[in-house]
Amino acid sequence: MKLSPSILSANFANLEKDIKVVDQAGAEYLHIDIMDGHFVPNLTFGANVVEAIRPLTKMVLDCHLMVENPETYIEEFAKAGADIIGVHVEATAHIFGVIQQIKKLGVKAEVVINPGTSLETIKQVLPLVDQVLIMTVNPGFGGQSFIPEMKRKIDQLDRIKQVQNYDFDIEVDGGINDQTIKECLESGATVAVAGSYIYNSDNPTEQINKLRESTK
Ligand SMILES: O=C(CO)[C@@H](O)[C@H](O)COP(=O)(O)O
Ligand SMILES: [Fe+2]
Repeated sequence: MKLSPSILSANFANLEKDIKVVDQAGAEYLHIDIMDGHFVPNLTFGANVVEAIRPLTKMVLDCHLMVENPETYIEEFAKAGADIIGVHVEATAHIFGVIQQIKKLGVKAEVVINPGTSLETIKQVLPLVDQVLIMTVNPGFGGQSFIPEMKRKIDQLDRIKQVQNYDFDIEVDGGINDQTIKECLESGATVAVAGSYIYNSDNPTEQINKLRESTK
C-alpha cells in the first residue's frame, strides 16, 4: 500500500518542514488538494504552490483537482511539476477528453469519483487511466469520517479491474486512519491518502509507521 499524506492538514506556515517529515518517513506520494470554491465550498491554492513544492522533494506529486472545468488548468499543473493529475468526473462534461489531455502532456491521469456518484459514470475511461480515486468522504474538507458504504464501491471497482485486466491503482481519500486503511486494503485499494491522521499529531512519523503496521 502506497501512502499519500495530504498537506491540506499541514501547517501552511511551515509547509517545507511538514513535507520533509513525511518524505523522511518514507511516504511515496504527496497529496495536494486544489479547491476552487465552486466545485467544493472551500478554497486552497493553485499551480504556483505545486511549483514551489517541486524542488523540495522527489515524492510523487499527487494533485487532486476539485475544480470546475479542470481542462482549463491541466497544462499549468503539468508545467508546475505534477506527476499525477486527478480530475472529478462530476466536474466536466468531457471526462474522456480531459484524461487524454493529461496523458498527452506525459503526466499520469487519474479520474476521481464522489461518494454519491455511480461507478457506471467512469466505465469508459477505465482502460485509459493510471489511477482511480474513490472519495471516501464528501470532498471539500479534511477531518471527516470515512463513509462505510464506500468499502463496497472499492470491492466493485477492484472486481472490474480484475475481470478486465486493467492495471490502474485504486486510491482512497477521506477519513483514513489505522482502522479504515485496513478495510480499504482488503477491498483492493493500493494507495491511501491521509491528512488529519498524519498531521493533526505531534509525531507525523509515528502516524505513518502506524499506517504501515496496519497494512502489513
Ligand atoms: O480531498 C480531500 C478532502 O476533500 C482530502 O485529500 C483530505 O485532505 C483528506 O483529509 P482527511 O480525511 O485524511 O483528514
Ligand atoms: Fe484529496
